[in-house]
Amino acid sequence: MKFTAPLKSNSTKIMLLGSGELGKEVIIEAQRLGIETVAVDSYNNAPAQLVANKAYTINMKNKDEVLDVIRREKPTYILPEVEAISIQALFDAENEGFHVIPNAEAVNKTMNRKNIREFAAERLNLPTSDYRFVTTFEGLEEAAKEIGYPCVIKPVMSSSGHGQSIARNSSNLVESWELAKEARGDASELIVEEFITFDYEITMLTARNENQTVFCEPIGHIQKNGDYVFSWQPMEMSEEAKQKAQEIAKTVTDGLGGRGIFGVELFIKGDEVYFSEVSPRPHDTGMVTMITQSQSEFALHVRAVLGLPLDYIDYGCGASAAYKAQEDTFTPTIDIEDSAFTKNSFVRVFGKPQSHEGRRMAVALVFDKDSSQNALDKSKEIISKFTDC
Ligand SMILES: Nc1ncnc2c1ncn2[C@@H]1O[C@H](COP(=O)(O)OP(=O)(O)OP(=O)(O)O)[C@@H](O)[C@H]1O
Ligand SMILES: NCC(=O)N[C@@H]1O[C@H](COP(=O)([O-])[O-])[C@@H](O)[C@H]1O
Ligand SMILES: [Mg+2]
Repeated sequence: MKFTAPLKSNSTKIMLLGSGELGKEVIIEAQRLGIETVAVDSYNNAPAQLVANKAYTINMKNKDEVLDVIRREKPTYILPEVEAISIQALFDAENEGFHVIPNAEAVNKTMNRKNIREFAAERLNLPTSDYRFVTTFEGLEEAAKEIGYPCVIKPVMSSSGHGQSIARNSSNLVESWELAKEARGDASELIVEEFITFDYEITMLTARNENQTVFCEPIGHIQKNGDYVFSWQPMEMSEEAKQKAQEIAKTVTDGLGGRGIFGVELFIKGDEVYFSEVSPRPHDTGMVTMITQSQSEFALHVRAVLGLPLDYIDYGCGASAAYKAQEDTFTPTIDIEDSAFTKNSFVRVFGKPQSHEGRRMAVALVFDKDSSQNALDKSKEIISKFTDC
């Protein structure tokens, strides 16, 4: 196959639906190939909008607004970047001949925990935690009793831990029920999951197109309140666990189909591997690949979308540490010591126009040829010196 640089043919256009920090890097990678880019989100000056050729701010959950912008721009590829998008708009766009990445049904399955859990556990027979779905408080009480404590309670549509909680006994359920309403997407139904006492958890980044599936080295990560704070690559795992992790990732990404990179989230206990969930797009924990791989997860995503070869090299070990804002402000700025910038480390500041406490604003990335642990320690040290100003 031949790749015609789009600036010559002026024919390839990528539209992002969701324009956060992950989308920003996707746009930069697309721009590097001369591809025209359009960034859509629900607020102005979202990170990817700052670097795209064009930006639109719309209500992303409104089917007509999403379809309007698609019909007006006629993108070659539509790349969903967040969960909270009108899924009907994606199905309609696909029916009109637009190419949704990886495909509208895969987005539909993965944006909703009920769809993806039933697909993975009941259709693909992948090992998962035990689970129930509930729509009422009485249902929650019943399900928690059946699953046992502690259990994890999450809205069926949400991300970055919004609306998620762990109930340690029945007296926590009222609080969990109230907290679930803080979901980004849809809290009309909740999943109650068995709490897996895993040894560690990983993201298995899996890039695929019609010709090839490629796995990145496993990424270990730490989450706080359901949101990622540190990640490192590679995560040391037994050969058996790694093999199982790749098999699960292959099964679920083949099952979803289409082109692009997927972040397959897995819990590991001994040599047992449990499927947790999957993002049909770059993963926040995968930001570490900006420093560990010749082609980051964002570059691989763009390559996969374009049907280009997915080969890359690993440079060595690395780690990422997320910086979260400490206060709410419309003029966020961060003080970063110049010691953060070394031959083995750098920082990405997302440029979000507004901060609120706990919002991810920047990431520190560290390379260490031989040790993920050293890279992790260094990345923690770097962000410990960041301050809001
Ligand atoms: N059943 C479980 N047992 C133990 N820990 C869990 C369970 N479910 C979730 N967690 C913990 O909470 C984290 C976030 O959960 P999950 O990935 O389902 O939420 P999310 O809102 O989709 O997050 P993100 O959008 O960042 O991927 C997991 O990475 C894991 O650390
Ligand atoms: N875990 C999913 C994830 O990391 N998504 C990333 O965060 C952005 C939203 O950030 P915000 O909440 O600060 O607007 C999304 O647009 C995406 O880039
Ligand atoms: Mg997750």
